[in-house]
Amino acid sequence: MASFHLGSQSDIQIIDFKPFLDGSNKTEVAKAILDSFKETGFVYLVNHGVPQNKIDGMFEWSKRFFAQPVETKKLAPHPPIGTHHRGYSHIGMESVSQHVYDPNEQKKLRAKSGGDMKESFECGREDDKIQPNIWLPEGVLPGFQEACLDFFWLCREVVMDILRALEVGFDLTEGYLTKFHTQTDNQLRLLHYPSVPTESLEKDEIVRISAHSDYGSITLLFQDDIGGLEIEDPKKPGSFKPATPVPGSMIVNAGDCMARWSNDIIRSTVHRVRAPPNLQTKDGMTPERYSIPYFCSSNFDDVVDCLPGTFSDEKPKKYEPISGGEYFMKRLATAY
Ligand SMILES: O=C(O)CCC(=O)C(=O)O
Ligand SMILES: [Fe+2]
Repeated sequence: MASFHLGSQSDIQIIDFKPFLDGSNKTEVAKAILDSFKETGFVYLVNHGVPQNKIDGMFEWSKRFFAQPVETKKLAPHPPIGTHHRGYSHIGMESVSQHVYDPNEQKKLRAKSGGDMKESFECGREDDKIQPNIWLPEGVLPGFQEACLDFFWLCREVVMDILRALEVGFDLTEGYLTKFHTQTDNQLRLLHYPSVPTESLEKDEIVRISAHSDYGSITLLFQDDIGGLEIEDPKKPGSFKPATPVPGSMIVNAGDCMARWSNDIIRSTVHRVRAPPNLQTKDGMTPERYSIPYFCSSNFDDVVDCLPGTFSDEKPKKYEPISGGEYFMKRLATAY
């Protein structure tokens, strides 16, 4: 096994990103990341470039934010529509689904589950005119906004490095992918899943986040050590495998736009959060869980077509070119 290849977890490869970042072995690391994306749509990266103290700090801020009374959190209210995806969403407000666009069907799904058993806070770049940030009023939880923005831009560096790795993996010219991501139409999300009875999670009476694929280019995911994230087994559609937390790592997964541009060479794999496996508790409760996803999207205005090398006469393009914004907004609109 190559020294940067640290093992695997449910067929998701665990890769040391350092040899790519320091230039000592760019090609092989890039190919290994691409291979994991092709096989499972997911990869674990260690030495990814986000310092551990910054990750710990962001989780601390997230805990501090969600520990506020709900009236305080609602001072930064997520608008009632999904397409302005910023601010605080209370428990049950969002109901993530997979390609359900009919409003009646959406209503039925929501009535069944009561919405996702999670609360969240979303933010993006400060100068976004389409989805302006929604912060707590000044003086409430001072430092929170700065911490979110600091982490937002740190994650931005990492997604650009991963896009550079995919350029190498696909033998594209340098800058081919990053040039579609210059506007930073990205989103940082803080998630808190409260403690719930394990039996209700197992019976699907309570849903933490239901099965969905992500919409954009790539997602980074930082999770605590509780577990429960599951990904659909590409070899057995409909059955799921745990994406167990790996200490010191972050999870990276490809979104629908990346799958489209790669003509489905890369998978955008359906995932969900359920009861963690083998959890033993005396009180029958699944502990609360915190996670921090970072969604990277292509420039909302730029139209992206299938990447060179991913199509041929024998394997024609499966998708029309689409702008990141068009696809993203269509999916976002269904969640609220
Ligand atoms: O909380 C997690 O581990 C996953 C969250 C997720 O999939 C999402 O927000 O899109
Ligand atoms: Fe997701």
